[in-house]
Amino acid sequence: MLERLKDSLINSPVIKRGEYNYFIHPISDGVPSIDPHLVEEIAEYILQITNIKKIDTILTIEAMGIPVANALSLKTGIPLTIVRKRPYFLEGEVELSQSTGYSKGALYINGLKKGDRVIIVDDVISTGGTLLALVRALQNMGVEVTDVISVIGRGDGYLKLRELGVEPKILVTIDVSEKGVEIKDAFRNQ
Ligand SMILES: O=P(O)(O)OC[C@H]1O[C@H](OP(=O)(O)OP(=O)(O)O)[C@H](O)[C@@H]1O
Ligand code: HPA
Repeated sequence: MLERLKDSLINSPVIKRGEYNYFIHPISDGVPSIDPHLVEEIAEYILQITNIKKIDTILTIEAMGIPVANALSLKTGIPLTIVRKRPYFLEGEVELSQSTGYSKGALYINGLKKGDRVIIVDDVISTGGTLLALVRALQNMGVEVTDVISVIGRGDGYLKLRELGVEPKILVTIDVSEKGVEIKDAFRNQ
């Protein structure tokens, strides 16, 4: 299962972003290029582990959640909503702060309202800062998050989401060091 994903992760280069060991991979960076068969493998797998019935939209975060979330949208006919990194100043726009292991910035939610049911799909969960802030903002808006799915997980930042009652589904867990990427395990939290 997920052989393409695991094989491709093992060969990922690692660079320093400050103190942070940052792996570079097609799914998390679009670099060097994204193999559609890899996206297909991931999207098929996600459809096996989540219930997409009665979902209003698939929610993802600019930029690198988009390829997998868009594949799911095309496969299911469920719309895609993208949390953006710039504001549109529309009525109802919700701003939140994003913090990762190497960056800080703002995210902007548009197009959602109280009572909407969403699944969140992102490429990586690491410190958990991004998804924690997003799920908290959505809960405050009255949006129901039925599943949180990350293709790749590193570290134990995913545990932070438990304080919001959320157990993220992570397809492949890795360790990243200066030496490279190591696969820890495939899919947890089913
Ligand atoms: O768990 P965390 O430590 O918060 O890290 C995870 C986030 O980091 C990346 O986003 P980034 O802001 O780098 O944007 P990108 O998708 O444009 O690469 C990734 O897409 C996640 O959203
Ligand atoms: O090491 C990383 N690589 C790519 N995307 C990421 N998002 C969080 N950490 C990483």
